[in-house]
Amino acid sequence: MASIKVHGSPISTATARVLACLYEKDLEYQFVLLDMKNNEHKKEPFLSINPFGQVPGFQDGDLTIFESRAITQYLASAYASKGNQLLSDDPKKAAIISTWIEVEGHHYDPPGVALSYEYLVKPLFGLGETDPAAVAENEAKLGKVLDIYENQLGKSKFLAGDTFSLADLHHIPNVHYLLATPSKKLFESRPRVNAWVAEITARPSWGKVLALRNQKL
Ligand SMILES: N[C@@H](CCC(=O)N[C@@H](CS)C(=O)NCC(=O)O)C(=O)O
Repeated sequence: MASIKVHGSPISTATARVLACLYEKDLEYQFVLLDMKNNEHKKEPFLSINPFGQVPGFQDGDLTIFESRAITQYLASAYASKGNQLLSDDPKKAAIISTWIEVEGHHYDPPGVALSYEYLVKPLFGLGETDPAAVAENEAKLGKVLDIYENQLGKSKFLAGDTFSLADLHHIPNVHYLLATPSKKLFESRPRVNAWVAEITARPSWGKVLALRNQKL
């Protein structure tokens, strides 16, 4: 039995981020599906894994952690010799990867999540109409971030160098969801961003996450 356990839902972008990393690292794991519609993530025993009541939760033997980006960084360093390398041993290359990991978390993710909330989460959970003002505000914010990505991708093939890293991987779930919304124009109108999106969403690891999601839904 695999010692790694992921607790969550494959429709959750944060859970999907961890699953994509596990497939990149070619690691066996057990998936513990939480019934989020019935608020299983807000109750024990899940609250003992993540007291904030958000998925994913993660266990590896005696280690229990949460926060998807902390989990991927643990997997990439603890299992450095397995699967694809997603971090670097070189301190300068590692610092560049950390920089773009932070960029994703602090600059890309807030407007990216707000747009997927407006276009996808609201209709799915009956939370009201898409708000055009919120869409316009967050598209403007995301557009400014993607202008910086367009420039960066003129210097290197991926965000943090010429090889795929965690900095790229962290974007995949949200990018995938936004491609199904009118906000996809933000990616498509920037040629280098568009090519990068095509490349990262075509990773076999992401195909496996989508297959799992289809199987669990
Ligand atoms: N920063 C956290 C975010 C986790 C998060 O927002 N999870 C969402 C699903 S993608 C969730 O559990 N939402 C339900 C809730 O907040 O009650 C991470 O990256 O793990």
